[in-house]
Amino acid sequence: MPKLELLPAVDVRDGQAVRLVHGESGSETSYGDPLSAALAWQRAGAEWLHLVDLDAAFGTGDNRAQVAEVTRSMDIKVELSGGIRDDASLAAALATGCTRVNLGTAALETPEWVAKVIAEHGDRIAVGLDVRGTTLRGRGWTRDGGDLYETLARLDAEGCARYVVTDIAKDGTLQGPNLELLKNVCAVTDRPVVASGGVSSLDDLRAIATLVPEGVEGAIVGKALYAKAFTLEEALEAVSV
Ligand SMILES: O=C(O)c1ccccc1NCC(=O)[C@H](O)[C@H](O)COP(=O)(O)O
Repeated sequence: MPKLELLPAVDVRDGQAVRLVHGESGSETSYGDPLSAALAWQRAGAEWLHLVDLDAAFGTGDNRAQVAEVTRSMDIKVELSGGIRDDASLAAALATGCTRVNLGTAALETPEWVAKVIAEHGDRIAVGLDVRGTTLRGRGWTRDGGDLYETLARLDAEGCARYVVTDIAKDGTLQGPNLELLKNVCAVTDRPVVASGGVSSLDDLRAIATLVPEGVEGAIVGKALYAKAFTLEEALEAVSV
């Protein structure tokens, strides 16, 4: 059985690495230079980086040049997220050399475009399913975007390769992941799922790792690493068996 992949997160707002609570604009704590943070995770043994342009996600500007520089500076795989909603933003994101992009709002608001780019780019496109209960949220998590399971069925039929599943109520709270949500999503799709939001401890990561046979491929870890709840080396060790 493959081991759980870990994706340390670097969320960029106004040029700084930050973490939000519940993804809410204005709730950020700053953790300094994004490139330094990303390089630190790489040095610690990360195989993936989850890199988010929060300003692009919220429509408060963007950090595209900086995010592209971070991506180009990495020797590891990068999953790029935040504000990728049209041909121009997708082309710019893919041109950074990232391994894949994560589409959020676009999957809810412009489904025809998402179906087209899934067909064109296959595995380089993941879709972020950001949920409260079973309702999806779009636009930097501020708008309702329909039913999780209906959208999942549609994206599956369109050939979506992978889902990044975030329980917004857990995100940035260090309250533990929503394992039920992950199980429920895995039960209705055969596509790999990346878990996001709420990881607080090594036990949380071990609990997510028990879902690998059900289809969970990876886990994004943000706040817990910045708050030094554990080190990335400890996290990689915890999921290595
Ligand atoms: O990923 C996005 O596009 C996004 C958009 C708007 C707000 C937040 C967004 N992502 C947040 C993340 O991906 C977090 O880094 C991740 O969920 C980690 O959460 P945690 O471990 O709870 O800090």
